[in-house]
Amino acid sequence: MVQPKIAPSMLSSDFANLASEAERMIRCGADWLHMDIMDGHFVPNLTIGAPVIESLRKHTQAYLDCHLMVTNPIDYVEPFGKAGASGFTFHVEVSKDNWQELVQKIKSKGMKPGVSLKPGTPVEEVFPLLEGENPVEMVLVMTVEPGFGGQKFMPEMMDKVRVLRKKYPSLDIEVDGGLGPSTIDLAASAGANCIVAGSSVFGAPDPAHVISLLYKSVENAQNSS
Ligand SMILES: O=C(CO)[C@@H](O)[C@H](O)COP(=O)(O)O
Repeated sequence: MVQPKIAPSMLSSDFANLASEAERMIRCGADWLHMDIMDGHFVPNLTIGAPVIESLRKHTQAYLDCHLMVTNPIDYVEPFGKAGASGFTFHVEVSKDNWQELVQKIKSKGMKPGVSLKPGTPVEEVFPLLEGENPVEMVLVMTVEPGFGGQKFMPEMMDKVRVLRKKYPSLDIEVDGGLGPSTIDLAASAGANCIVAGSSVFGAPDPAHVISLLYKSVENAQNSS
């Protein structure tokens, strides 16, 4: 059985108070903190880079689950490793030629390698990255177009999750975009175990309650499968 992980997306936090927002999420029961790294090129939004991860790392021991929405992920491995990132998830759409080198470099810097795919990318494109000597250790299935928080969950992406769960029973499968109490059961029953949630957690009067609902949904789905 794969461990459920709830990862609030810090994109929805108050960036001016990132350290205290991170601490608040951990106090509310978050397992990981999801960090959205956007370069203004791969996606039409610009967020944070390694210096912010380095600053945050001074204030928390939490697992920093970094999602690199960038055109040249290889350029970010060294700085993110140094900054204290825990997971480094890159996009398959920009890594077809160098994913082996990328995975090796991520691991050598002590980070967990993951691969992500946009809604329009067929799931088969990540299969090669899950085979062989140096596989990725997580697949992040985007359930919205990457770039912005607060978008509507795309239920049709659950086919990708089902295919991955069937083929790789012990793989960490993460979903990201539009997840909250009204959509979690679809993702959990499809087989996702790592759940990223931004606006549904940060916008709730009781974030701890939402985090526990998300966690329980994954647990229940696993117990009944
Ligand atoms: O990567 C992204 C957006 O590109 C996400 O991490 C969102 O930030 C999730 O936010 P919600 O859809 O949960 O509000």
